[in-house]
Amino acid sequence: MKTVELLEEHSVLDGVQYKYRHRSESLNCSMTFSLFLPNKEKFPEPSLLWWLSGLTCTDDNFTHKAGAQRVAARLGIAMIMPDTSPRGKEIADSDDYDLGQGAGFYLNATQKPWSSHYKMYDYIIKELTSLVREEFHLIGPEFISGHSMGGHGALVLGLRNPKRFQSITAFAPIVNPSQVPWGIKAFENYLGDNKEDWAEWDAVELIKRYSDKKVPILIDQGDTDQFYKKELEPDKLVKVAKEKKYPLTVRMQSGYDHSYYTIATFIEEHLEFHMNQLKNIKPKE
Ligand SMILES: N[C@@H](CCC(=O)N[C@@H](CSC=O)C(=O)NCC(=O)O)C(=O)O
Repeated sequence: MKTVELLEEHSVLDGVQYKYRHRSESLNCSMTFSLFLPNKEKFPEPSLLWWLSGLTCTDDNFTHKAGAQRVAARLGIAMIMPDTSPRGKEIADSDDYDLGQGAGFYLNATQKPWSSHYKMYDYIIKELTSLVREEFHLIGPEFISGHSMGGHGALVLGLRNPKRFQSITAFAPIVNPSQVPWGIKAFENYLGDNKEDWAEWDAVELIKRYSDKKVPILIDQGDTDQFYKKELEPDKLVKVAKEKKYPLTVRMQSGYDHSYYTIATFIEEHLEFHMNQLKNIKPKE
């Protein structure tokens, strides 16, 4: 039995862009997600990119604005774009753009009123993963990328699941949410006061205590990004990565801001970076 409802289907380049709705058990609400599939005959077992968007976004922002389908169609990459939080009138929210709906921070909330729905980590890592494997037979190598709050999500989900994701890339990620206004506000609300709990969802802290397989990371950060100094500061990640000899490349991009224009400019290089990692995978004996 199909567990997803098709909302949109568009031929684009050499593939198809879909939008679906389904009932999420982990979030306890109805959710939408978008999925791009490259040409099935040319790429019967495509790789899969997980794209995590930022504050205020839905699954549509990247789908409509990044222009990634052209590259994904060429390289044979399927792309899944989840929404950024649970949604609905009955679900806890705030009037602020950086808390509540549209601002799920890719974690599992433990504090009321958020804890009954805000389980974005479980939703993506368990529920949506099973769904794309079972409904769409997407069982190829996986990569993870994201922007801003979604860049934080890509780093945290990738670092917590290094056997699953071959590589991680991010645009202007929040690398140290425990120390910046967006992250402190989210973590106080979703996780409570215990800073040890915060560290589990913070890329700088995860790399400080890292002892697992080192999955390569690429970050692009625009130097005219309005959030660069106050919320992002990738140098903090560079420092801990050096100490731990973690393979991290941060590229400062002169004249680029926080918008999807920056993502559209460099997304091709991110997808190529991911595909290049597959060359390093040893075939099974
Ligand atoms: N106050 C602004 C902030 C919203 C914003 O800039 N959102 C970014 C992500 S920021 C970090 O997660 C975004 O991707 N916006 C959507 C887009 O399509 O550009 C506001 O409310 O606009």
